[in-house]
Amino acid sequence: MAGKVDLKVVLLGKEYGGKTSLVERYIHGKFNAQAPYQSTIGAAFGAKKVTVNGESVTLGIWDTAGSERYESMSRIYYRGAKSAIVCFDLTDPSSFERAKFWVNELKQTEEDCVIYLCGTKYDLVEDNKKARKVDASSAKEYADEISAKYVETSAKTGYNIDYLFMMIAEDFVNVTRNKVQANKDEDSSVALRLEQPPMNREKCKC
Ligand SMILES: Nc1nc2c(ncn2[C@@H]2O[C@H](COP(=O)(O)OP(=O)(O)OP(=O)(O)O)[C@@H](O)[C@H]2O)c(=O)[nH]1
Repeated sequence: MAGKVDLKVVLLGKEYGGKTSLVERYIHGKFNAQAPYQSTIGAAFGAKKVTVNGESVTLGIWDTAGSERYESMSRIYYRGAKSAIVCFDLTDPSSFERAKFWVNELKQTEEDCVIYLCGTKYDLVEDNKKARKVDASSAKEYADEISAKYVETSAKTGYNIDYLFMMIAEDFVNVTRNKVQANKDEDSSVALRLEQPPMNREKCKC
């Protein structure tokens, strides 16, 4: 496992929503349809190193438990997260409502956390329009409302999984770079101000 974590990413969403499978697919490239569903207890941690424009970024990924029994624990895990993947199951409308609950929480407590809204289990709705219980357009509209990016993924096929985490890493690098640039600009403007000769300096009368 990579040593230092640059970017803390947290996954939130209703139980059975596909969070663990999404992380498992991303980190280990696996999906086991035969394995019986096991609800996450507390949270699980995984890390992965990616390269963005030649820069190495280690993602520290916290997969929280969706069960409401662990709700207060999930709050501990999203603290300080720079990015959050708020998941809902495209075949379960109640999971979309639960996603909104987490978005509201994040907006209130983690102002700087960048939110990604993620519709999971895309493979189940791809060839079966009836199975889809949340329209892509409504999800996208909601994402726009909360200034989040929207993506649909499948842990089963791997659809959009790497894309999602790569986008998160790239956004993080770009934001960090912009902040560094803004600080540099601020520093040089201070230096400029200091170098300016004092105005209205009286001429020597000697
Ligand atoms: N077909 C399909 N099934 C999926 C997909 N992702 C998850 N599942 C199934 O959905 C069930 C729940 O998935 P999990 O990944 O355990 O869900 P979770 O959100 O981590 O659940 P909690 O730990 O209770 O919060 C499991 O039976 C998975 O096999 C997917 O992309 N496609």
